[in-house]
Amino acid sequence: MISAWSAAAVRAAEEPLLAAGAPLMERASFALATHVLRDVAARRGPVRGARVVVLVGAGNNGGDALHAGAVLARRGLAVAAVLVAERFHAPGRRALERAGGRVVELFAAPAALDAVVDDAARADVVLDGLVGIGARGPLRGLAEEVVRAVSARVARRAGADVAAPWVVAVDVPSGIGVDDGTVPGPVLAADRTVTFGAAKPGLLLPPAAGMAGEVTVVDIGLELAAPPAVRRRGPADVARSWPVPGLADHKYTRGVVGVVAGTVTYPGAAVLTTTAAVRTGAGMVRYRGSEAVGRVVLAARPEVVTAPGRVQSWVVGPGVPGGPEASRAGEDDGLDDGQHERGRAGLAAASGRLAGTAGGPVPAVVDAGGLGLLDGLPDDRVPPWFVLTPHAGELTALLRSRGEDVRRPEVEAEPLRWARRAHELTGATVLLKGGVTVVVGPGVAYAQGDGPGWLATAGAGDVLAGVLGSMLAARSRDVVEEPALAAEVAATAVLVHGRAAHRANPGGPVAALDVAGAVPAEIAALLTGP
Ligand SMILES: NC(=O)C1=CN([C@@H]2O[C@H](COP(=O)(O)OP(=O)(O)OC[C@H]3O[C@@H](n4cnc5c(N)ncnc54)[C@H](OP(=O)(O)O)[C@@H]3O)[C@@H](O)[C@H]2O)[C@@H](O)CC1
Ligand SMILES: Nc1ncnc2c1ncn2[C@@H]1O[C@H](COP(=O)(O)OP(=O)(O)O)[C@@H](O)[C@H]1O
Ligand SMILES: [K+]
Repeated sequence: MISAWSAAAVRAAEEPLLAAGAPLMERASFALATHVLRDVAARRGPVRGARVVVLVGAGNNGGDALHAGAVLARRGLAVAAVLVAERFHAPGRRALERAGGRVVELFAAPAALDAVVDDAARADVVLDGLVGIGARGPLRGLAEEVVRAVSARVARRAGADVAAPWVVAVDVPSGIGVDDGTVPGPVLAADRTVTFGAAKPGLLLPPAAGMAGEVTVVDIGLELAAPPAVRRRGPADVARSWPVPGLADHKYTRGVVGVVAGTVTYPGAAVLTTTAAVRTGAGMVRYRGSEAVGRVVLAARPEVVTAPGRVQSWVVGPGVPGGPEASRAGEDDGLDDGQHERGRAGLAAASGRLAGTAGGPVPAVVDAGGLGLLDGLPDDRVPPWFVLTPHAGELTALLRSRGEDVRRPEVEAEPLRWARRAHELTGATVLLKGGVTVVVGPGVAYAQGDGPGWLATAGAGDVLAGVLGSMLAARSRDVVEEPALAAEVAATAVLVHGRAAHRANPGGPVAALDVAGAVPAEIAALLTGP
């Protein structure tokens, strides 16, 4: 797992160490230089003579970059530091110059910008030390101009298939929202971010996570006591928490998944969701839908049962028409094949409010058309063991149906904020799908970036719903009893789903059903370890 702490939490952890004279900047800059040397050696071979341009801002982030530049210069790399602000880390500058590095005072001669940009675009490495956790708002002044110009040149070189510099961000890509993952202005996209003490939320959260490249956390001895602001589950976490069946297990201890998905118009969703639930290891999958669609499901997956009965998690909504807005407008278009009624019954049972339900409440995945059924429940709020799985468009509709005047681009610009708002408004655990998927539950947030871009294909969300339904059924009681567990399980489901997509066809296009097909082998690989 990667855990990320806010800028304020990191500063608070630094304070006592700095007061005690711990050489934090030396530790940080030496580790930074070591990673740069390793990357240069891997990409270029000899490190001597490699050209490095260091972009230096006014604060300690620039100090880290200057000191790392000094280490690199001593190793024979040709280092030029560009100072964008009149204020700079003076000891760092002295160290760099003593080591034979060159300094360009861009703040004193802004006309040198073109030459600086030329140098940066042709360098082997660009180190971005403009701002770190002290950043406020979008980059401004010369920092903004340099980043805009260098980004444009790097993009042009990459587009023309000319070698582009390897960009290493110091602590964070300068100008991202360190705590919220926003991208409020220009940011130089990094190939690697070397971050100090702990990861920062903006390195995990979309959209800023897309600018960070590979994230390397350097231990500088900080002790972070408070719980992390954002977490990301990793492969090792799966093996630790997966309920592997033993000799005493039977299909009901493994978990029964009830699926209300698909209609005669969209039968594929029923096949994809049930297949994914079967493939993830459900004890049993119970399909609830019209007889016609049930026949299609059975033709694809003879393991599925269509009779009603005991259920340990519900999946409601894939391929069922109607979202939050449609439901509010009373637009049940008559094409739902009775799925709205079955879905409402499933959700009522899951919430524990359906009279005569044996066994009490159970977890539920509420996807697509199921999201519109929430308003039909007797209460405005649902429990945290309900996991809503909207994409940005569906989350926008859900928020609007609950009185938030928000548009999709705003949700995409601040996914954590809006997923958290939906959690506050509904009480549910909210899983906001995207290239990086954000999950918010009571007191916890996860950001998972596990799948390839190829996963953005119709039906992939139905597969995720089936994977998650199966995982929730396996830990049904625990999930109802521990409010934050649904989010952890949901984040793990996203990881399994994303990695299964890589496995389905490494480096190329994937079809949703193939992702479901790759799940068993992916789980086996995760459980047996590297
Ligand atoms: N404490 C330590 O010993 C350790 C600290 N560490 C390192 O220090 C970093 C934090 O350093 P920090 O606190 O000095 O802030 P930092 O991120 O360099 O930037 C602040 C300066 O930038 C400016 N500025 C702000 N916003 C701006 C904008 N939008 N656009 C343009 N300029 C902007 C602003 O200047 P101003 O404009 O106010 O003059 C301000 O002075 C941290 O990320 C890590 O790398 C590690 O070495 C571990 C040990
Ligand atoms: N750019 C991307 N990179 C990786 N995964 C993505 C990307 N865009 C979407 N996804 C994933 O693909 C799936 C799409 O689901 P969804 O939007 O519900 O599609 P559908 O309703 O057609 O099944 C989600 O799991 C989502 O996280
Ligand atoms: K930086």
